[in-house]
Amino acid sequence: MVSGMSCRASEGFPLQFRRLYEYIVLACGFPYAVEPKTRVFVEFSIRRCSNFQPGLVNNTSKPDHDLHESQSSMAVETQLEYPSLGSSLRLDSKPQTPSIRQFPSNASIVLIGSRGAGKRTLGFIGATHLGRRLITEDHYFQETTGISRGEFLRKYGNNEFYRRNVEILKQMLEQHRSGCIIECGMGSLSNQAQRALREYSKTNPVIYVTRASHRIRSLLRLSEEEAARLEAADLSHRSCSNLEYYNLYDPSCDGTDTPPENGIGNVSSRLKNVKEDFSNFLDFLTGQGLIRNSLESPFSIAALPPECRSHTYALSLRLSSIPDLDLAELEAGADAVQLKIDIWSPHLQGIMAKQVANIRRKLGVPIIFHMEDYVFADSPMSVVDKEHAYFELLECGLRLGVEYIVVDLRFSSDRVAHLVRCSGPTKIIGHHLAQEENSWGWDDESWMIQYQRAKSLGCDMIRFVRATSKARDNDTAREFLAKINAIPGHLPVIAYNLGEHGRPSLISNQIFTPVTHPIMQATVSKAQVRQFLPTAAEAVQSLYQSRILDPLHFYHLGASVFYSLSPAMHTAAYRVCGMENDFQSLEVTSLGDIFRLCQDSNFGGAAITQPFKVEILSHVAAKSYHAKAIGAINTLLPLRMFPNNGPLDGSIQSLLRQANQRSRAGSIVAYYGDNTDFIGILTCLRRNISPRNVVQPSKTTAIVIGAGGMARAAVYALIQLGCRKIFMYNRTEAHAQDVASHFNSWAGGLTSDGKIVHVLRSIHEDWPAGYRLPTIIISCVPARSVANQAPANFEMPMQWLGSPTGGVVVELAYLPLDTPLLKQIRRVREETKPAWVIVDGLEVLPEQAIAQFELMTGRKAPKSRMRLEVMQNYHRYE
Ligand SMILES: O=C1C[C@@](O)(C(=O)O)C[C@@H](O)[C@@H]1O
Repeated sequence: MVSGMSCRASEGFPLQFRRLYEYIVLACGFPYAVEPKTRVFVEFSIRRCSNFQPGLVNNTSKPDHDLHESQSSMAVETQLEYPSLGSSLRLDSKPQTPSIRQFPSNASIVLIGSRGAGKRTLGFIGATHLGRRLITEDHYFQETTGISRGEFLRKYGNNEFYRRNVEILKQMLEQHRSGCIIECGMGSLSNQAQRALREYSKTNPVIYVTRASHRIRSLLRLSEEEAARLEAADLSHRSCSNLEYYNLYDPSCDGTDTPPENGIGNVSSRLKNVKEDFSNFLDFLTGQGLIRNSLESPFSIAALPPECRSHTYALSLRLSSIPDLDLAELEAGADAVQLKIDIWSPHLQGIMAKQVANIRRKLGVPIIFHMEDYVFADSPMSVVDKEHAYFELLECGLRLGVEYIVVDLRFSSDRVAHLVRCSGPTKIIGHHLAQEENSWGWDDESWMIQYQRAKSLGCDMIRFVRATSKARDNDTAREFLAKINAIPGHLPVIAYNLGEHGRPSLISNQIFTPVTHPIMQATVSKAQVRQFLPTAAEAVQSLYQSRILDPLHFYHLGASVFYSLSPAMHTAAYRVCGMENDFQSLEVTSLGDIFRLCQDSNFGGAAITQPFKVEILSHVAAKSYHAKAIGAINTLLPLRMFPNNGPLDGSIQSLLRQANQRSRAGSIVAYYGDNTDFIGILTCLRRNISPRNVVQPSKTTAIVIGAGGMARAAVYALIQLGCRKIFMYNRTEAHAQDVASHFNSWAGGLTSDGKIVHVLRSIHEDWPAGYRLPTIIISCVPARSVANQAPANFEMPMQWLGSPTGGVVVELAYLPLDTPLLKQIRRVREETKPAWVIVDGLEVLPEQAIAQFELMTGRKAPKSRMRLEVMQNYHRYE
């Protein structure tokens, strides 16, 4: 059975992978080699996935620190007001000229904003993430004039400085239209410069970077008056930008933050959260994330937008309730957050920017931006002015780069169509609400007319909501949904009834069902939470009760699995998400054992561990791009034969269809393999590599200890990171040679000598001449005896540890946690004080499990819960 499928699936793959390889190599993973010939591919856009039938990816293009503060100080700072407004509603800065926000994916990205906002740090993070050149205005000025700005000003005076500054800014923008991140300095404050930036924003993203004013003030040591002046001047940046990014305080850099203007070398070595936040923002902006994921790993939840997945939930969150909540506690089960703007303040733009950043940081899910119209209810403004104010605030949402914006279809068609035209990568959800109980039922033609109207206006999705007190309206709502879903090429539709009686329709609705959270029910005042909403876990439980989902069995399989923390992490995550699955570790001695266990029709997936990670690869019918490149899998998933599900031929489409059915039992016809070990390693490397040791392909060297499945994943993570000089040491040299030749034939083309992995024969030899000492060390050998093999007890030769800038050491073993290598690094750190950052096995383990849970279930993992589970259970083994 397996081999039959294997043959068909593998026939389908090579071409996909060849194209994919080119795409990845040239456009994404290996960013230093972007070639013009990749343009067409890279610009391919799947944002309008409107008529998605699972399996059909539509590629039509379009017609800081504050988080850490106590909740009380946040409440003061957000200055929320309810709309008791006597006068007209005015925001604290002028409305911007709406931007169309359609950019070529390689268009240079400009960062503007006040001094101290963090532009240079973000520029640096962005350039590293996207593999682009970082151009800073100061440096460019000096390169062009031969002297610094300060010197220029002293030598030539104000007027000449001003003239030259604008001239140089224009030249800098013009000469770098693509492939760069451009950081603008103070030059962007002059009128002429802002005119030039406004013009540039028609073709390129111009991001206005903001930060809490008290942070800027203390960072730059400004007086109150100076700070107020700087802030007022800074607001003018809104008018010449088309996007806005709030640089939230990152507690991971506490005590080490220095003004970024002092240069990259002084920037905190950590900034873990900022790196993640800004990289995600850029992925959304450039559209890289979705394309890459659907091609590379079709079972990853990032491979399909939530509206194309089955049963997704949107946590309903009011802006006014955020100060009373610890957002991190709301993690669990929701695929998106619906942020309802329910309050007014002249500073609303800033408040929204901060809270959007806050949600992204704490919950990491897409945001659906919804403006409540009652915000304007008490205002004496005319109807026309209210409409204007409403769309102005939606424009603010677009500027913040939220993933979805809800627009009320009561407003004029011109306005809605204009919003659609300006929406760039943001998707527009047309919203039709029937608030009156006595309004027409779901079978009335008016709903269909609204549907057609939203479609013709270019909305990406449509949402119908109806107040009801009649239980039978749930059946008609379901019928209405079925009617639309039967239209070929239909838009994704959300439809449910409001109120106590509407709950069944919330359960049967498929996309972005609004949900609440137990914490919100307990914390926030009754008026702030819609009591009739289920929690995401309750909604999922109902799917099990109504047999829409099936309880499945998951395993952790390997030769020595007694110690594993995987069952604790996965089981806790099932409970939090309302799933009825189970997960257990089982010791197996052969691949035969594995496939015997995994043929049960209720088998959901397995974490595969040593010694089977490499061996099992040739026994799966389909594998992710990563698993193939690594040559090992750690995640095994079933492929089932479902009726009406199209051919199971190994194509990306058929795998996406399978992914959308993964919580259903059914007879298994073959298996799919993926690898999340490299994700765990890559995530931890990205977090912990200091800017001083940032990967430079021509210079950085890394060493991987071991030559098993985990060592392969480590090499792959390093290649993804841009590392081109990877050394490998293993007790049995021949195994290391195998791994090296695998990667040299796969990716050797990325180096001039065709070699990306070099084998070190002995730890008694000096570090190879002509190569820098390693700044990345990854140990992938067991710290205890496995299958009668003695523990590796590996320590680095002291001469190999001589990197003057230190580096990062990743230890994958976690039993025992304090391995000989980590003990050695601690000793070295104490004695000679180079900046070695230690990442232990307990930091990597949950990261690979989080990705694995998402592959296995198709639901967003409760990350902090899984990380906590590791910490709480680890002591069992100490
Ligand atoms: O190697 C590992 C560690 C692991 O086996 C564990 O729980 O220990 C789980 C696997 O998914 C992973 O690839």
